Amino acid sequence: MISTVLRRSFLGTSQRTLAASVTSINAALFHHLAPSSAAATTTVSDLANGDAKVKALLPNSNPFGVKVRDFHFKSVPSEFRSSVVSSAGFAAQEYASSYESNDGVDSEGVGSSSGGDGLAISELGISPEIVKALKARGIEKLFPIQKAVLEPAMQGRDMIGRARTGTGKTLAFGIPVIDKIIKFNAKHGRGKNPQCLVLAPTRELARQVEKEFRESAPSLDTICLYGGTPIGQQMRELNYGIDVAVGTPGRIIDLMKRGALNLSEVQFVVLDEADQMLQVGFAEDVEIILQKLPAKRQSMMFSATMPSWIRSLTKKYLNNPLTIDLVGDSDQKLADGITMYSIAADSYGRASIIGPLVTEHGKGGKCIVFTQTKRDADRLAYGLARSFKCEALHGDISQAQRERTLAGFRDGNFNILVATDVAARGLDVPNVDLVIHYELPNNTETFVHRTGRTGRAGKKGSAILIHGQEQSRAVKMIEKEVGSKFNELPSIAVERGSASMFEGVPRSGGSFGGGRSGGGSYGGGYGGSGGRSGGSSSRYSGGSDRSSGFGGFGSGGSDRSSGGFGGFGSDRSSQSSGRSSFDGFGSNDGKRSY
Ligand SMILES: Nc1ncnc2c1ncn2[C@@H]1O[C@H](COP(=O)(O)OP(=O)(O)OP(=O)(O)O)[C@@H](O)[C@H]1O
Repeated sequence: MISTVLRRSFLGTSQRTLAASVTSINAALFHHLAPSSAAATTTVSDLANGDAKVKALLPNSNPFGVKVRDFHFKSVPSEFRSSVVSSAGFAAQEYASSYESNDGVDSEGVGSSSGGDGLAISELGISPEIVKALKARGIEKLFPIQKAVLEPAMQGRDMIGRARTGTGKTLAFGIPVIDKIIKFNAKHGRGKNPQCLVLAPTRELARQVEKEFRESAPSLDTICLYGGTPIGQQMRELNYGIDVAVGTPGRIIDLMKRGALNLSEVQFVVLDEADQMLQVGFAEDVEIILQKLPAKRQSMMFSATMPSWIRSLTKKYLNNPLTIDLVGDSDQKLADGITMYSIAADSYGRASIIGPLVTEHGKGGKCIVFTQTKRDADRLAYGLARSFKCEALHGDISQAQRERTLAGFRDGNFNILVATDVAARGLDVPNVDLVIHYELPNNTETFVHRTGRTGRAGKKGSAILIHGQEQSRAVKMIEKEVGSKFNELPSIAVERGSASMFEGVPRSGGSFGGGRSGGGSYGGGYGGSGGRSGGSSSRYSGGSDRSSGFGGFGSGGSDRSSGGFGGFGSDRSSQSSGRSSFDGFGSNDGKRSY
């Protein structure tokens, strides 16, 4: 039995050091940012609730190698959150627009941690442990979204944060949260139950976010809670004591039901990829989880896309939220540095043009090809593997294999990943030079996220959209909605028999290459009236494009009805929103996946 040394740290109530830290953050922000921030910068001293004697609280090991940690008897009701500062919202909006106009998300400012005019992290009063850990990873200055978020997050504001893909949103919410937890622990000792909960839509993203927290704050205990892995180990780790839990909703609910995960001390909750987390089907699980959290908490939502329907919903989950939007309505929605190409190909030819496209545009680097269905991912990977080092990633693959595949891709063991939208959101794989949309995605948000796997952190990248001749309207619509033009590539001649590269691959449930819904061609793509609001602007309606093809959401081809490419579990397929084809979690994260 692990000896639980119940320790309550009475380190005194001095708030001086944290107050000093906050003051220095304020001073730095005040110095670097708009003068209008003055009102806010003078009002955060009541944040200082903890003692900032930051101690290294590394987990201990007993002689049996079992990780133990001392934790305090019961977390005191923390006053982590400062009272809301009425002027802070205004001030932060000012910051956001000043970044936008002055040093916005240009590749130089974002890509270079040493260049640009980002704030030096070491000057912000952030825990030395974090500064050191980030420095070791080459992160020394804040990116724009991180600058914009830092102060209001330190003030305890609920917020909605939007910035383009690959611009550092994870650390934007991560730095303030881990800084506060480190300082809280230094004052009160360590708790058993998590103080921070981050929800993510895919297992892969959850793992990545948890890693980012772990590597940025080595003294904190973090855990990733996701399905497809033994639950017992996660239960044991939770029992040892945890500071930050990151996970997917299905497994989190499972652990809650088993009494292994106690969320009563959560001070911070973050919905990463918030617009996906709040889609019909996901939102129910999210709500179950949020209901278990203390009412007094800080809630934050982040994504590169925030469709209009999300704004009304967030009122339900957030308290007087501050919106920090570094994208804006009229701007282009993709990260700078991404060049968009389009190319026409019919359903027979498109598999065979992938090779030439990779050779010409991939520059020998990494490439992700996105397919709509798991079956297409398998078939395409099988065919490409004859000429390239290539693997498939989707939700019918075992979790262990998914993790091996992603690790192999990151490590450069192979350079083409053929994936469903399980890989569309959040995944940060360095040096992906090329993204290929094997067919039109269902909506603009998906296009933005898929495309955003390249051109990250200021790097350059290319995205190629393969479309049918009859889909030109949909292509134009994407251009309009993302604010960038496609460069149309000359079509590549393909011999009729070239689809034979897929010989030997089972063809059950529909014809190869997209004729999954009985239409037989890639006509629609942008069709249907999906989305939470029953037809947001990002979905493309009707017209000949749509009627000639598979239509987008909910068209119910055999592949889709058996799982589609993504997330929502089969129990959700009956939903009227039309999102049934866009899967996500599955009711139990372990049962279904992308
Ligand atoms: N201040 C910084 N300096 C240098 N690199 C950074 C900085 N902040 C983040 N990064 C790196 O930038 C990359 C992209 O960050 P991150 O994955 O958080 O982007 P994101 O905005 O969440 O993207 P997405 O919208 O696709 O989820 C990561 O490799 C991260 O480590």
